[in-house]
Amino acid sequence: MIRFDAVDKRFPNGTTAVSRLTMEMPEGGITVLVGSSGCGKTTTLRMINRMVEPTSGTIHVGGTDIRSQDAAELRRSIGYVIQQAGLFPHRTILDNVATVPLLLGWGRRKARARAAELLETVGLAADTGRRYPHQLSGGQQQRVGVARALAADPPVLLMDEPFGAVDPVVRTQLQDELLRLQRELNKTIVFVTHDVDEAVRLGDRIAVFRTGGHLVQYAEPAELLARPADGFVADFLGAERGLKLLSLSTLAGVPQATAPEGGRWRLVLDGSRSPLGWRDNDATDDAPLLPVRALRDTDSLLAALDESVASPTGVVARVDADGVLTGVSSRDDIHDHAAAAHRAAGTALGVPATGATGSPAADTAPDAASEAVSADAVAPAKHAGQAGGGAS
Ligand SMILES: Nc1ncnc2c1ncn2[C@@H]1O[C@H](COP(=O)(O)OP(=O)(O)OP(=O)(O)O)[C@@H](O)[C@H]1O
Repeated sequence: MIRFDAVDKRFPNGTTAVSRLTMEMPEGGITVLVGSSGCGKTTTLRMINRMVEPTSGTIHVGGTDIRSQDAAELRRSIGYVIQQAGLFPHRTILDNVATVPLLLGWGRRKARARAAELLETVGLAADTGRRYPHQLSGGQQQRVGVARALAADPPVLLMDEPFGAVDPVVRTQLQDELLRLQRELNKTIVFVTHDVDEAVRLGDRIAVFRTGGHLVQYAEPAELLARPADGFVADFLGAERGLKLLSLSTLAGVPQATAPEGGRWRLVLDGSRSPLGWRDNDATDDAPLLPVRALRDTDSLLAALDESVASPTGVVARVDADGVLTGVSSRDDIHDHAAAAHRAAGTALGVPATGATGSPAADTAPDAASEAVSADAVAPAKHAGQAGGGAS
C-alpha cells in the first residue's frame, strides 16, 4: 500500500503543485489520478519514487517511510512508465528492457533472459528484442516501456499517461493488455491520465484532482460516476456519465428468452449454434443477413444497450463463452436493467454526494441490496475481461 499523509509540494518559484494530500493507494489495485492539466498528478506520482521531494508531509510505500530509503535504490524498486515510452534510442529493445536488472547486478545473461520473457508477456514477438526503438510503432514502444518497468518484478508500478500518444484502437488494446497483466501480476499501480474513459476502464479507484493539487474526490469508478462530489467533478466526468456507469455493469442478470421464430426476424445459426446473422423474412431469400453482435454475460450493459438500439430486431443475441447461442434479451429488459443498475449505484436525484475521502474504508458502498438487480450485474465488467466488447 502507498500512503500519503498531509503531503504538500511547493516548487521554488512559488507554485503549489500539491496541497495537504492524504490518501491511500491500495496494494494490488490500480489507482488512477485524473484532473485537468497542471493539477498536480505527475508531481504526486513522482513523489512516490522520490523524483520529486515533498515540501512537507510523509509518504509510505509498503509500510516504510520513503525518506528512510536511498532515493536511487527506491527508484530501482519501483517500475516507471511514461508517455512515448522513454526508451534509450541507441540500445536494442532487449537491452532497454534489461536495464534495471543489469543495474541491480543480475548479470547479462540472466537479465537478457528475463527481458526476452517479458517481451513475450507484453505480447511482442521474440525477434522484437533485436530491433531498436525507432523500428517499432508507438504502441509497440509502449509495450516495451511496460516490459522495462516490470523487468525487476517491482511490487509498485507508476504509469504517467503511458498510452496518451497512441491512437484509440491501439490504446484500447494496451488497456486490455494492462488489465490482463494485472490479473496475473497483481501490482500496486498508480496511473495518471487525462482520459475519463481510460480511468473508468482501468481504475479500481479514481482520484480526481483540482488545480493546486487538491484532491476533490477519491472513490471507486461506479461511485464517482453515480455520485460526483460537486459540479467540478460532474463537469470533469462529462455529459455521458450515465452511459459510462453502464460500462461498469455486466449483462449477466438480464433475462433471456428463446430466439424469436415466425416473426419478421429469424436468427440464423451455424452448425455449432453460433449466430451468423438475422434473416429478414420480409426480404427476398438472397438478401444478405443482417449482422448480429452476439454478447456474453461478461459484456457490459453499455454494449447491450448499444446493440439493442442498433439492431432493428429489438433483441440482443446472447452466447456462452464458446459463442453458442443461449437466448435473446429484449430491448425493454436491457433498458429496465440499465435503470436498475443506475438506481443500485445511487444515482437517484437527491442522493447526497460524497466528498474527498482519504481512506478507502471511509467510502460507503452503494445500497445495492434493495434493487432488483443481481450482484453479477453490478460487478465491474473490466474484471471479467470483456469490458464493452462483443463476442465474436
Ligand atoms: N519543476 C517545477 N517547477 C515549477 N513548477 C512546476 C514544476 N513541475 C511542475 N510544476 C507546476 O506544478 C503544477 C502541477 O504540475 P504537474 O505536472 O504535477 O501537473 P499535471 O496534473 O501532471 O499536469 P499535466 O496533466 O499537464 O501533465 C503545474 O502548475 C506545473 O506548472
